[in-house]
Amino acid sequence: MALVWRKLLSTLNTQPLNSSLFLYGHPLVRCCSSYVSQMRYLTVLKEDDDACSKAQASGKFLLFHNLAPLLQKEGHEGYSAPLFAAADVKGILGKLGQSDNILETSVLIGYSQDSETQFALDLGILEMNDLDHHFCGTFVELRKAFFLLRRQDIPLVFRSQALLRWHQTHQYCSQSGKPTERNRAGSQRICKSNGNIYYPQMAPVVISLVSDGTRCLLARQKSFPKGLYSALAGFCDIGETVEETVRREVAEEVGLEIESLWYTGSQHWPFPNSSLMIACHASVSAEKSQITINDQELEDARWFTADEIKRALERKKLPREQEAGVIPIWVPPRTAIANQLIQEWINKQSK
Ligand SMILES: NC(=O)C1=CN([C@@H]2O[C@H](COP(=O)(O)OP(=O)(O)OC[C@H]3O[C@@H](n4cnc5c(N)ncnc54)[C@H](OP(=O)(O)O)[C@@H]3O)[C@@H](O)[C@H]2O)C=CC1
Ligand SMILES: [Mg+2]
Repeated sequence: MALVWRKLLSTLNTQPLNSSLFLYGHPLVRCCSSYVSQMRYLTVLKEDDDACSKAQASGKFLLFHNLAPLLQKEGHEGYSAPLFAAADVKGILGKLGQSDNILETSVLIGYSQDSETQFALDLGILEMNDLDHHFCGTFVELRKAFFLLRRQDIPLVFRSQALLRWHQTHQYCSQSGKPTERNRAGSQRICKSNGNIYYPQMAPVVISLVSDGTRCLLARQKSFPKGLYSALAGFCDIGETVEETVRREVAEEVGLEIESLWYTGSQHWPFPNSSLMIACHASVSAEKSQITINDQELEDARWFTADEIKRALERKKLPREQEAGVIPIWVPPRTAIANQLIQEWINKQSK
């Protein structure tokens, strides 16, 4: 396989490459299914700075300002995170008296269905108000953007912000203390003094919805917005398996011993830093379902019936009761994997 890639890269270095389409049309990339071709194309861009540079010249850019994504209003659908053509970004940078070299600081984030190579660019060195005006949008802090954005735009925005932030916070080699240099795609950083290569990192976190057969357990931390309850979550300790983390976190946080668990899905989560949320259902026996809350970590934890959960899922925004002093229970939005777990549990109860 390494030989195949070397051949492909040497072809690239000897032939003019006017656009990323040339590379995408290469027999080694073209011969496969569309998904395989896309993945191979992205791999080449990560390994070859020149190829990536050329793809940047005709790519599409998701914009950030000090890690806040640019949002545009999209009628009734909420807000979108638009991608701008390289030529448009360069034109606006020119109007603002900024060199377009800044495009080189962008990071590779994907390849779209419309055959566009996608990059994320942080324009934090420029005045935000000027950018808002020229790009016809608003830079919004990520936590707020999460509640505003169309569901389909969230994964790319999360991934982009995580990669941009990783570069901002990993500029030095932890062994030599010297500055590291990034490759053009931004998929790694290298310390030239000792050859250490650093790759973007995520912390694995398990999130488990515990059930005793007829009820499910949700909890809240003091820092959560009023009335919000979620599934139990916790960072994996080094050396732990997912199963061990679920078992430990449930024991630590609510004093229960789980009997079984099964994996259901995962999600990249950028708060407070890049995490890989690994979602599981877990069960405890109804006879051993007495909760003892760890009040260092949780403010409350309770068992909820299916009817209570259905009402919480239906609650789109905080209703009037709150004004009357009653705080209604609500759960994370559909864009959070906690919601998927809760929805799956309800679907199972209904069967
Ligand atoms: N997407 C979703 O649906 C949901 C996502 N989440 C996310 O799950 C994550 C974990 O939940 P939480 O209950 O807070 O986790 P934990 O129960 O593990 O408690 C958090 C504490 O763990 C310690 N810790 C250990 N490793 C790390 C690490 N790599 N990064 C940060 N802290 C670490 C810190 O303690 P100390 O500061 O004392 O060192 C921190 O305060 C949160 O980031 C939260 O945003 C939670 C619910 C739903
Ligand atoms: Mg926790």
